[in-house]
Amino acid sequence: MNLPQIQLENVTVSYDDRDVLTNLTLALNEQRIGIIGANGAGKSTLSRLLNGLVLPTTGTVRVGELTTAKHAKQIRRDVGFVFQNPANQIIMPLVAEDIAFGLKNLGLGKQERQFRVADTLAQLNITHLAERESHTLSGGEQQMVALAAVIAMQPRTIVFDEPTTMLDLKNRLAFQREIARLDQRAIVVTHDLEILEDFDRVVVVTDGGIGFDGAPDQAIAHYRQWSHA
Ligand SMILES: Nc1ncnc2c1ncn2[C@@H]1O[C@H](COP(=O)(O)OP(=O)(O)OP(=O)(O)O)[C@@H](O)[C@H]1O
Repeated sequence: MNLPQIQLENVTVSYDDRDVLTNLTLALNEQRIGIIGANGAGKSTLSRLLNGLVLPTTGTVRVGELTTAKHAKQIRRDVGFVFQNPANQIIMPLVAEDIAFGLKNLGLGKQERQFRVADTLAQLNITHLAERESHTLSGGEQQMVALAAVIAMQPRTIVFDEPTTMLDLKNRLAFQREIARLDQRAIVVTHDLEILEDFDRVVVVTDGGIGFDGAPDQAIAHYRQWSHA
């Protein structure tokens, strides 16, 4: 799969005149990228910049040739986002309908929608949830369904904001396996450091900047040291 570069150029994000991210320049090319750091450091904000959910106060975010400031709608089709709270993402009463909903918005026909829904549920081992009412699902089941809804859309990059917080060990391992198997790029914001072991790169966000950027073991060691200081 040809993966577009995601490039942040001199990006600052301010809320109420307070800089949450300051002058970040970052090129994301790898297939498995982790983002870690302390509470409030700016990880979610960074992840939301990548598909235009948050726009830079100053600076530019590019996905391939497109910028989030000008082409957010187009970019969102190519950079999917799995929210920390899956309830925010699940819209339709039945699970299969919910996954099909985004596909309808992509303009896919009924047969292709049905095929993709069944295929994605099977891929994630959650076929048994297809006819369940979304609001009756457990937190972890919702997290898996939210993941399925994004995977079914086949974006080339998927951004995950703390995807394993509600998962039991079995689903956490299933999630980890799924990430390892994805052809897509996965960018994962997490406090669950173990899931990053086989990643290509881990970025440590510290006080609105990049504290460390490199191999997972080194990044995690840096973050542990920083946390003890
Ligand atoms: N919409 C907003 N308006 C005002 N302040 C915000 C907004 N979104 C985030 N912030 C603030 O920006 C800072 C960074 O928040 P962010 O959610 O990016 O941190 P985080 O690293 O993901 O934290 P956590 O690990 O706790 O989820 C925090 O101080 C937060 O309160």
